[in-house]
Amino acid sequence: MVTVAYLGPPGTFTDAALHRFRADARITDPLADARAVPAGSPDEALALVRAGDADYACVPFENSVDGTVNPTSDALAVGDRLQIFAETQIDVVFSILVRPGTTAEDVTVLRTHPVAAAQVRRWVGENLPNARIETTSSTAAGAEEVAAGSADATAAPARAGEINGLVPLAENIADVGGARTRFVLVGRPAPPTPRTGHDRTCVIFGLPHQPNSLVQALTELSIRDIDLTRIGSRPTRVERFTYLFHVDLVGHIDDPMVAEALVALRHRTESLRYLGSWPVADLAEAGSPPPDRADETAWLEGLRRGEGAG
Ligand SMILES: O=C(O)C(=O)Cc1ccccc1
Repeated sequence: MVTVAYLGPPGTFTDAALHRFRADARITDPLADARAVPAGSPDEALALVRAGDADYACVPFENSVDGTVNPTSDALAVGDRLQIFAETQIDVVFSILVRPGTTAEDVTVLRTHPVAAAQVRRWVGENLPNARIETTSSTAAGAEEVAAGSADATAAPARAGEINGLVPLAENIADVGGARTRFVLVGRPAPPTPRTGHDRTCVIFGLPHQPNSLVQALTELSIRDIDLTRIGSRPTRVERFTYLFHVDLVGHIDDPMVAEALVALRHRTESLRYLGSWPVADLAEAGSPPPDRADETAWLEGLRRGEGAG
């Protein structure tokens, strides 16, 4: 049976994302009846996959308000290479959940996930006069802590309240409306999901400490008209003040221009980690696909066969 580790416990946004993956017909693996194993962090979920104790991990990847989910990116950057096979998106709105009978004035500790904390801070400041925000491993962990009495409130999906016997003090809370989080399904290296024409590819690379090295690396993408959708740098944590660059680009390793760019990047970088190619969740964000240059490929093949005039 397929096992999927996810940032738990039940009721997290990641749990909701896993339900989406289960229902997604594009995901070929039989996720529908997979066993779900809650983990305490993205790192722990990915470690279960590396150790062979889970086949996949479902983890948050990027938030439209708060940006890259660093604990996930950092865990993907080191250790045995893993690969992203799919993504899904969840609208992020929060319920403020309390034990029955708790009033806004009673809330002195609101405990939730750091990404959630960043998205309700203003609302909490304006509506819970005595509250201090503390962070914990997930929104649903916050809900469990409220149920156990070690915190007074959490900002979490409504379902975390249903699971833990809590009631909403407020619903549909978000400092910035329309926030979404992208979640990814990660497994051990395997052939990527077939090219759909609306794909993303993710790489992480380290650069030699030389003038121009970042520009030269990115030029390999720009000269091939490859569209970037996310770029960031994170400390290597090996050598002080050295960085790894995380790049998402539009296209699939089976797009000739992307394949060529990956080979060129390999020469420009000190380390290059391929994290997979997978279909985008939302076609509205598909970006500009790389040129297919089918004519050039046909021209070259013609020359190799001894054909062609020009
Ligand atoms: O804690 C959760 O529920 C998560 O899945 C992480 C998270 C928290 C806030 C927004 C998106 C993801």
